Parts: sequence; structure tokens; C-alpha cells
Amino acid sequence: MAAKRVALVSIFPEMFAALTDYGISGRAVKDSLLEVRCWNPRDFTADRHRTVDDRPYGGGPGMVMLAEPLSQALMEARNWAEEAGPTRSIYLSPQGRQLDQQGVEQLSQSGNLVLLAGRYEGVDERIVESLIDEEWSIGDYVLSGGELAAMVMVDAITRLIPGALGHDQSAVEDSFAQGLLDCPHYTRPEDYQGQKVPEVLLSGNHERIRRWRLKQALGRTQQRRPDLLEKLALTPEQSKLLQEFLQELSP
Ligand SMILES: NC(=O)c1ccc(NCc2ccccc2)nc1
Repeated sequence: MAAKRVALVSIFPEMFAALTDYGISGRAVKDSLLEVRCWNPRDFTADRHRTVDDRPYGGGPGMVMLAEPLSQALMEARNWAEEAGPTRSIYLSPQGRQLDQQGVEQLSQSGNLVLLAGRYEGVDERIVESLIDEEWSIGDYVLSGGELAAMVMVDAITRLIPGALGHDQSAVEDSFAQGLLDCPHYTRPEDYQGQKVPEVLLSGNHERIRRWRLKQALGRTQQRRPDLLEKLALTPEQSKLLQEFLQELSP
């Protein structure tokens, strides 16, 4: 399968080392499952000071990113991404569609990506209108720039690229993939400061373990994120396990 191309547009290209040099995404780059390149609008300026921002029309605090350098950077980024197939250009901003696992799955299936990471108060709106296909947000909070949001999106998408997770992990079993929170996890020692590992996990009975983990995931989801549970049509087994979990809480 051809590598998924992610083109980034940012004035802080060095930040993306966090993606390319570490962990699952770093391995995906090394294994040519993912290709990441960054275009810096500063390289597309014509003045001595390599100016990328200016004061907002209408007044007010802060600065706005200039359209011209962004436009040139975005076009080069898009050309590179489109060389390898259909591409979507995305702007990360608090005004975007909120990212969740379903959105990650959609984006992972939608070919290559150009991600525009804004700084300051944002970018000149004419860039969004003319060169951006979709605006996405990683949550209802304001960051100093779109770079971290872009890296969150790319990390989540990369985990869904076939081969990106080693054989010992699986995105499919990822509880979030099933719409549930994750179950508790344990490793050695069996007794840590008098706190024991649940006996079922030491039983070697894989069916019992599967059921226990599903029960814990259902119970936790009910307790911490009932909104997620409302979206789910529970299977008979899931309903039974959730009831058991709740009964064990208040016997
Ligand atoms: N919640 C997010 O996904 C997000 C994305 C970017 C960002 N900061 C950069 C920026 C600020 C204002 C307008 C456009 C971009 N903060 C949060």
C-alpha cells in the first residue's frame, strides 16, 4: 500500500519531530507507511523580516496570518500530497468539527492530507474560503497554535494504518473503536504494596478474561461517560454484563 502522505503547513516545522521521531508514528514513517513533510510560510515571504502576519482589519488584539505566504505554502504542500492521490486540505481551529474516533476513522480512509496549523489569532479567512476543504477541532479549548492539534489528529489516524500497530496491539479491539472506555490494565508484580491483580486475569481462562474486560469497560463507560453508552445498542451479552457490574456495586 502506498504511504499515506501528510503535508503540514506551519511556521514551527521543528515541532513535528514529535510525530516523525517517536513512537508509533515514528515507526510508521520509518516503515514508509506514513510520509510527513512540512512547508513553512516564512519561506514564501518576500521581505527582509520574512513577515507572515499583520494587524487585523477592524482593529482588536493580536495578529492575523497573511494570505500570500500561506497560499504559496499550501499550494506546494497540496501538489506534493496530490502526487500520491486524492487529498483533503484541513484547517485546525476551535471553530472546526469536533474530532472523535469516528472522525478519525473517516479521515484515515480519505486519502492524503494537507493540515494547516495556524498561529496568532488565526489565518486570513480568504485562505480558508479558497484553499481549505474542512475545518476540524480537537476539542473546545484554544491552543497557541494548530501544530499540537495537527499532531493529535495524525497520531490517531496513524494508529489505523494497517501495519502501524505491531502484532501485539490492535486498533480494532481498542475499546474506543467499540464506543466504550477501556478496561483496567495490570502487569507484574501480582502483589504491589498489598494491592493484588484481579484473580480472573491470572486464570488463563481467555473467555472469562474477555468477559471480565468487557464488563469493566461497560461499567466504567456507564459511570464516567453515560453519554457514550446512550449512543450504543448493547448486545444481550453486554446488557447482562453491565447489569452484573452495577449489581456488584450496590449488592
Ligand atoms: N481546538 C483546536 O483544535 C485548536 C486548533 C488551533 C488552535 N490554535 C490556533 C488557532 C487559533 C485560532 C484560530 C485558528 C487557529 N487552538 C485550538
